[in-house]
Amino acid sequence: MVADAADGWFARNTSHWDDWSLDELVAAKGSQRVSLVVPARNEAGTVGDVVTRVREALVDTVALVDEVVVIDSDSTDATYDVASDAGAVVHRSAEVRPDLGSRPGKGEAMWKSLFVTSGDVLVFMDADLTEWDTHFVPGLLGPLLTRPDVALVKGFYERPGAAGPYDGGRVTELVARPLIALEHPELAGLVQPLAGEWAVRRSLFEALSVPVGYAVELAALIDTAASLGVDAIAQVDLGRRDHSHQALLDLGAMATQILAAMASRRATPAGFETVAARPPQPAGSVSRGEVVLRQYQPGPGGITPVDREVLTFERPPARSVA
Ligand SMILES: O=c1ccn([C@@H]2O[C@H](COP(=O)(O)OP(=O)(O)O[C@H]3O[C@H](CO)[C@@H](O)[C@H](O)[C@H]3O)[C@@H](O)[C@H]2O)c(=O)[nH]1
Ligand SMILES: O=C(O)[C@H](O)COP(=O)(O)O
Repeated sequence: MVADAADGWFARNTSHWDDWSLDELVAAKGSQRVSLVVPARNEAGTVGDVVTRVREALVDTVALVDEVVVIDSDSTDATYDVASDAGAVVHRSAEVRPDLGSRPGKGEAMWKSLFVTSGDVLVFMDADLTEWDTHFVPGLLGPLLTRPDVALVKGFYERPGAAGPYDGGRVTELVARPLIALEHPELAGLVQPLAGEWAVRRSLFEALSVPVGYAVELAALIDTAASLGVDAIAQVDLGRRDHSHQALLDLGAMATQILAAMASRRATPAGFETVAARPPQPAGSVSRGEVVLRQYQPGPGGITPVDREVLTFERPPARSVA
């Protein structure tokens, strides 16, 4: 039954990036504006390439992307200057709407982007890409610009170096996919639910509660399916993609954030009304907005506990913020 539903969704909503020509997409775009948003924390080595290549291919040569915006997420390296020199509009996450305060995290950077971009459609792309191409952006725009019923588009790709070409990463396979199997089988047709390359209509993203950390992707999928139905989500095969990989213990923090966002949604099922009503700090054991993740490392006196504060705080829907 679940398999049939996932197969049906997959057949209806899966495309390949070259299913549309650039000319078709520019025509379908019409008067809508498109913003590319790149959240970046300490990505001075790669963010320049991402910005330069997208700008040359999709801003200067064809008018598909109207602005390339990098949200510098508390970087301590030269990310701001490199992105700026490459031609992006760069904002420091902490300096966007300072009246709203600042939290560390990728989701925070993406939420803050809503206050400094003008796109009717936002395309998100990671800044740490090492193998990728500019067709990622038109690929993600294809379903959004040609299907009014679609509000969110996820990328998926072949991952060189992974055990199997379509394996997700470690958190995808060990946390996200099992959670989907247990609690959100309606999302089982997504090949890479945690992909950082995705596109969304502003009207949807500004109506969603946004976890400040790495749970932003899974939360957006769950809340979109709950609010608009799973057929408002589509996915696109983007070809090959590689990126820099985090250490296992850092991924423990990512997994904790994802599990916390799921727990919060279990307590308050999503839907536009309930999403809007959900307090920024969810009820239950994660209500403090952060949890302590104890991990162990070798130390001078033997095995040493290391406590890591993991932020599970969520931002309310941006449209509810004055
Ligand atoms: O506090 C942060 C942390 C990361 N990033 C940026 O977010 C992007 C992705 O971060 P990364 O640490 O490379 O994530 P991954 O380990 O690759 O995690 C995968 O899975 C995550 C959970 O769904 C997604 O958010 C990521 O986009 C996806 O690539 C990069 O541009 C980072 O610079 C920020 O802007 N702020
Ligand atoms: O997407 C994921 O599951 C995490 O980002 C980890 O990916 P990796 O195992 O490829 O580093």
